[in-house]
Amino acid sequence: MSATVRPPLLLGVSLKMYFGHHQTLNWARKTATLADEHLAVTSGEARLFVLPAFPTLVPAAGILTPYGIALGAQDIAIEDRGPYTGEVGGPLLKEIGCRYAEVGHAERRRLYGEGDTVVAAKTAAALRNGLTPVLCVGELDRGTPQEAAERTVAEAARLLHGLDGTVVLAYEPQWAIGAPEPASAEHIATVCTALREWLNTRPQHAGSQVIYGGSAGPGLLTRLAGTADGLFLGRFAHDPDNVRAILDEVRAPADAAVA
Ligand SMILES: O=C(CO)COP(=O)(O)O
Repeated sequence: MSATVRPPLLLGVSLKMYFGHHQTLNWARKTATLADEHLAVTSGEARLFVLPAFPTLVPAAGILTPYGIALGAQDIAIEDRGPYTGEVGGPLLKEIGCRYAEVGHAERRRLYGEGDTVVAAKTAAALRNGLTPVLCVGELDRGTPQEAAERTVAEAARLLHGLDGTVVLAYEPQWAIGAPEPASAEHIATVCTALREWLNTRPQHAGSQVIYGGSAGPGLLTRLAGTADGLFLGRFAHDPDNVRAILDEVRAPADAAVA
């Protein structure tokens, strides 16, 4: 009789534009050591990915990938190469060892005017280049979990229309990003379950995962009780002790809940 095999929980970290060069590499070294030592990672129960700033990708890859931590970019150009000043294309990201490319983050929508057309084109660029898009979706304003689920599934369907391939759907309610607290476990569970059910109807996205981001930190994974496939961390991953605490929850969710 074979035991039920649970896919590894996916824990992503976007460093956004918080760290300098040396600070990024120091953080990467500490995170690599953690991955090397922690049973949640060495047992295969959790997988980590990190999205540092573009100039740090190559040295960070040298530090992180030997420990099984995957690397990704925080953005990707729509085009693959050519006269696009300041952009970084998928072929280069692939060449330097990226596995993921983040698209559609709320900050890029709000501050840089990226809309659905751009987000869908960047998602296509990632898939075309063999990169897994970390496609951020989520409602702008706080409402009921049911409203959020409906809106977010419709958003994912719109952005992935006509595209095939494995994706990471990062459910990030925009009102919960940069906040003191994440959305409630009930809210997250309702939306992530709806996204999962929608993905289950789309064989072209087999192997896709649904993770939650927006002020995620220690304790949340336990409260989510398996309703999301992982977390997408921002500020609360800056302290490696927090990453360790989250990995502890992967190992012993029940213990962590009563601690
Ligand atoms: O946007 C996020 C991850 O991409 C979340 O950031 P914070 O956890 O800092 O709110």
